[in-house]
Amino acid sequence: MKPLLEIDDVSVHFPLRQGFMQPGLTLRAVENVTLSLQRGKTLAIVGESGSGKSTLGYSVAGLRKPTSGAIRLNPQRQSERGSGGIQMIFQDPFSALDPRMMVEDIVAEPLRLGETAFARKERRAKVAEVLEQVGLPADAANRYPHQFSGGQRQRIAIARALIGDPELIVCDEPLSALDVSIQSKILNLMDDIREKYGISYFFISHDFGVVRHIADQVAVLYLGRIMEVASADDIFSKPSHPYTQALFEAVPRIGRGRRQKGHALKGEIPTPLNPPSGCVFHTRCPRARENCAKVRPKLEPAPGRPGQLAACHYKD
Ligand SMILES: Nc1ncnc2c1ncn2[C@@H]1O[C@H](COP(=O)(O)OP(=O)(O)OP(=O)(O)O)[C@@H](O)[C@H]1O
Repeated sequence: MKPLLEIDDVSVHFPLRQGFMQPGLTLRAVENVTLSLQRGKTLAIVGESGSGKSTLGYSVAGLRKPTSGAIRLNPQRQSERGSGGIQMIFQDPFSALDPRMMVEDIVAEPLRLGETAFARKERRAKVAEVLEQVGLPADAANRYPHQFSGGQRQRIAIARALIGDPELIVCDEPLSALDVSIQSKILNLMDDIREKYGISYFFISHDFGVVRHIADQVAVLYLGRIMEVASADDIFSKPSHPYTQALFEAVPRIGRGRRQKGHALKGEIPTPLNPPSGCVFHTRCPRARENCAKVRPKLEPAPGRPGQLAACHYKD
């Protein structure tokens, strides 16, 4: 069956201007990314800050045109209720909701109904329906964002995403601005929604606990490139790429207390303005040998693991 989403060799570059008469620079935020996502599944994107996760998410959501490559959505249902397609949820539910708009107007925004009396009635009914789906009272519609907590605001953002009957929701760190006590509630809500409405998630997160819980597939980005992509089970139990291994080692296990500064990943991430030659990870890689600086490794199956792809000359 055709995947719901196909990301085909996508690159996103930002041209940066320098001073007068100086050559322009190109920031390579996303480089040659190819991924696909099956209907009803969750693909998580992980990687350090600056690895290009959000930029890729914006492109998937149609908010940033790729410099090259293609993003295809193969929708199945013909939505009779809204725009269908793709919606996006952002990290910070405080800045994502316009403080001057009433919740009803915020949530109904993707609908683009007319201004007839019938449309207004229909709009009110749809808003009440999605507010109920996310566990908010119907009278929330007549209030303003500042009257809600962070968790409730994220529910409002989810309601807005749901109202257009999307097949895919791009979620950019949807839990990380919330109190830990609220995170699991929102995560459970997102689980329920996926199950009930057959929605797929393109889920950006740096929290491996969350990723383990929600993801079917995981893609690891570093300097805009895919280092490894595999099922969540495989990638957590036997990561193949040295970057994936280092990334996971840098995270405290349950019971080891709060995040310790990662020991496994030494040094700073190189600048995407001038990424290293060959394998972009070679400057920090414990396994790097001479050819790693020269030859860019292809994303290929790890030995004996057909479904697990890693871009490394010396993958496990
Ligand atoms: N509009 C922009 N103009 C120029 N550079 C940008 C722009 N947006 C992002 N970048 C750069 O692209 C690279 C990738 O950024 P991006 O925000 O996608 O990474 P990320 O993995 O989502 O990081 P974080 O986890 O911190 O959100 C970074 O080097 C960033 O500075």
